[in-house]
Amino acid sequence: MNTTVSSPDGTALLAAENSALIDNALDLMVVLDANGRFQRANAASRALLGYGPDELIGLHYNDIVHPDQHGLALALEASLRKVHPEQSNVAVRLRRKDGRVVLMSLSARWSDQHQRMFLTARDITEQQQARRALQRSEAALGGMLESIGDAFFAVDSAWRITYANRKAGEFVGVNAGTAIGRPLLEVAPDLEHSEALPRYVRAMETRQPDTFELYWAPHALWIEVRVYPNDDGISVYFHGISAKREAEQALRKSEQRFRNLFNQAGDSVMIVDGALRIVSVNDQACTRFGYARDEFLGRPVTEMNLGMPGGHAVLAGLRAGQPQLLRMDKLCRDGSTFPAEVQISRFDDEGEEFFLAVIRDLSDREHAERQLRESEQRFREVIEMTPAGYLVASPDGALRDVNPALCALSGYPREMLLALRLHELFVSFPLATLGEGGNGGDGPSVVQDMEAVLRHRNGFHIHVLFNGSIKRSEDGTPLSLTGLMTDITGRKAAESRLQQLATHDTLTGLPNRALLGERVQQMLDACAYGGAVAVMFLDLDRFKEVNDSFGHEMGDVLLCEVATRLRRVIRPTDIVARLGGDEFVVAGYCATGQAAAARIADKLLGVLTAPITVGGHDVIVGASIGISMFPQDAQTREMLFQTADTAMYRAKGAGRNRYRFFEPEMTVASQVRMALEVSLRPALARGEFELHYQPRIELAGMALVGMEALIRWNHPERGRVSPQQFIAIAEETGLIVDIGRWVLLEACTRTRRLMDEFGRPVAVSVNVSARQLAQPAFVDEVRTVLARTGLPPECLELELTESALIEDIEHTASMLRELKRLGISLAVDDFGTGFSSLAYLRRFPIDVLKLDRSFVLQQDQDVSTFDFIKAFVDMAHALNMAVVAEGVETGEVLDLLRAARCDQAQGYYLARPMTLSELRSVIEASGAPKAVTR
Ligand SMILES: Nc1nc2c(ncn2[C@@H]2O[C@@H]3COP(=O)(O)O[C@H]4[C@@H](O)[C@H](n5cnc6c(=O)[nH]c(N)nc65)O[C@@H]4COP(=O)(O)O[C@H]3[C@H]2O)c(=O)[nH]1
Repeated sequence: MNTTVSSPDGTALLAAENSALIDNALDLMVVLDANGRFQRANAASRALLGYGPDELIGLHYNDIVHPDQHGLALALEASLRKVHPEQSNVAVRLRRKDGRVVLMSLSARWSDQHQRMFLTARDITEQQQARRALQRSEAALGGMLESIGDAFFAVDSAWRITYANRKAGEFVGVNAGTAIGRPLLEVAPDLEHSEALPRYVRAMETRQPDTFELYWAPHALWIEVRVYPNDDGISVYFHGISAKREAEQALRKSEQRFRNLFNQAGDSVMIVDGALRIVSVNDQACTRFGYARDEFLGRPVTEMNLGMPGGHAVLAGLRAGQPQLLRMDKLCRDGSTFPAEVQISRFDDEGEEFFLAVIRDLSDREHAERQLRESEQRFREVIEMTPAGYLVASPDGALRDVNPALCALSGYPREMLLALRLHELFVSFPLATLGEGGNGGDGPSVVQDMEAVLRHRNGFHIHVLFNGSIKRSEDGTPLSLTGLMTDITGRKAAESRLQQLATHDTLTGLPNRALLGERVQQMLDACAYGGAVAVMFLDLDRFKEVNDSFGHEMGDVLLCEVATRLRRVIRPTDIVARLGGDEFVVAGYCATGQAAAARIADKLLGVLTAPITVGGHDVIVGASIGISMFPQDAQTREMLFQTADTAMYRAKGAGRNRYRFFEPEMTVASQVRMALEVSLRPALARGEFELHYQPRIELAGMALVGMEALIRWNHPERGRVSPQQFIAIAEETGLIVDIGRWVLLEACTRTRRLMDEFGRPVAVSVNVSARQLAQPAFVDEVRTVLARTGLPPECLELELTESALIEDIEHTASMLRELKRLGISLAVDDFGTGFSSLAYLRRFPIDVLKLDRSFVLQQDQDVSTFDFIKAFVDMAHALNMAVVAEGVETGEVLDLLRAARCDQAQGYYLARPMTLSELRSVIEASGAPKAVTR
């Protein structure tokens, strides 16, 4: 700028200095006149505007103001002149002389006094450009920080947030914009207790960046945090890595699984690299080949003598993408070999080539296959040799395989059998087509002990026992039937025979007790809603006599004839059974109750009272029948039998050849009988028995000749029980043997004492039951008693019943002979009630016949009775036997007996049975009794 020195004094110097300063100034300095034209300019104008100071003089400011800013310039001028005479830092774009536009910051002052405008201007083009660039950069950075996936925040050294992007805000639940300037812990209080804070502090203090992973509990997620220190604080980036961690964990597990699989695989596994060096082997490979892992690793597989395939063809195939499956023998370290199946495949890993070989040891499989072959061979041999028929059939029943035994069993050659179907081979075969055995999965798979009937080629039937199995697919559809069968035709016949034997009486062929029970039960079941059934127990009255008289064979003939007759009488719906011995049972429906039953019973008795010819003799066997009716008498089968049995005994007791219906009182009687039986057992040991004696009188001289010992039972509760009530029970139970032994000893002992007391012989007669007589030692017992008591044998008479005599005639006869040899006397009791005839008695050494009371106990005089007794006595005498009449109750009878020359008598008319002391008085009064004589 040109300066004018106005005076040589200090003022001029100052002006010179100012002028120099102005010219040296870097800013543009100009003075404009009131019209806006340049009056002066400093040297900086050249650099800033391209105009020298002189060139500007006279120019209007709008000559250098950018045309776009002329308005601004005018407004500025106006404002300076009228409003604010001083204004600074107004940015205005100017056009340089060379046309370039520059931005200038103007400071202006209007001086009214001088009517001048003083301007300074500084080029701020670059500054403006730099600021713009900075703004752009900041905008770009902010955008970037917002758009990056990471959350980001920065704090200054005072831990105040200087920046936070949206993600960071969201992370702690605040608006990122509002967080700026606030303390970090105020915005994110959860940080205080997290592991992150100490690391931020350390990064701040050490100025060292840090990266770490952190579990952010408030959000339950893993984050990765990167911390960068900067000039004033730290910047923190973080982002969620839960998915990554999960993926890593999954990968780790998967790798672990793979490693486990690899190591625990049943097969040997080797991984070989492209140079055929072993890079990995599993445990099984080490174990199988006998090498340690280290010995494998790194060594070329071709060098190790393992028998591994390494040929070019194999490699070429693998490299062409074809996995190889090879069958070869492998070599182990110890020199042993094993057959193996080797599967090799190729794979790339990060550009490197590898081969994976899976070596399956086939030793076990081959061994198993060999065993299977051998087993199949053995099976075939067994099937060929087995005596059981063997077949395999397809689901449609077609035979697929058979063995020679089946050919033999069926009579067909193999080829013919293989052309048959099950339903053609078998008459009945439950599984003729397997579909019928259940097509679904619920059909049987095992056929056990199934009976079937096979049709022989010649037409006859063979029973077989079939055992087999049905092979099924997974959904249960039958695939085949395999089975073995054995011929059970013989067994079936035996079974049916056994069944017959088990249910029928062998002699008569009638149903036995078991089948009777079954059939009666069926009858009762059929009557569940009405109807009646009669059960009749039938006992032949004279079977025993026939049996004993004519022998067992004739007895059997009689029983068969009885069976035939009974069968003939009954209806087909009825049943007749034999229980054993001479006991039969008839059971039948009786719609009209007792009346119908009575008609049946009459018919039964009718056919049994008609003579039966046995061994050339006509025999009338007769029967006693007990009838029980369902439902009125008994509701169960057992009770029906029991009540019918009871009624039958009653019928027998009532005089035979009759029937009796059951009556409830009969049960009472049988219950009494049972009670007696129970108390009879201990009676002997308890000393409840005593003997009474009934005197026997000789009719010729009416003198006492002896007495009959009669047992009495003094029952502790029932008082005196009659022998008629308990002797039969004692016989049935066998107690009679012991009781009889006691009676014999007691009678002999007492009689011997009486003899000693009165000094004369006393005869005693003792009853002996059939059971006693059947004892082999009976004779010895009598001998011993006589010896022990000292009773003379001739003073003892044994009374035997007719039935006892005919039990076993041969044995009885020889025993009686032995008894006779002892010197004792033998009498037949109750003569006339049984079947025996005098002629028949001649076979036994009998001394006395005791005529039953039913013959002599007559109320009316009857000539024919006398004649009968007379004839009987005469005949007995002719056979050398004495006759003793029993049960003489009246003088008339006594007279009759005496007239008939009967030898002796006893009875209430003469004397009742009495105690020993009473007997003593009688003996004493009677004088010397004679010995019992014939
Ligand atoms: N109505 C009537 N009865 C008369 C008369 N005179 C005697 N009696 C009875 O007739 C039965 C005669 O004996 P039994 O025929 O041997 O018949 C005996 C005998 O078979 C048996 N018995 C008695 N004691 C024994 C014994 O010690 N052993 C054996 N095995 N049986 C005995 O018991 C049966 C009955 O004996 P008891 O009741 O003592 O009955 C006795 C006797 O008391 C009379 O005038 N009228």
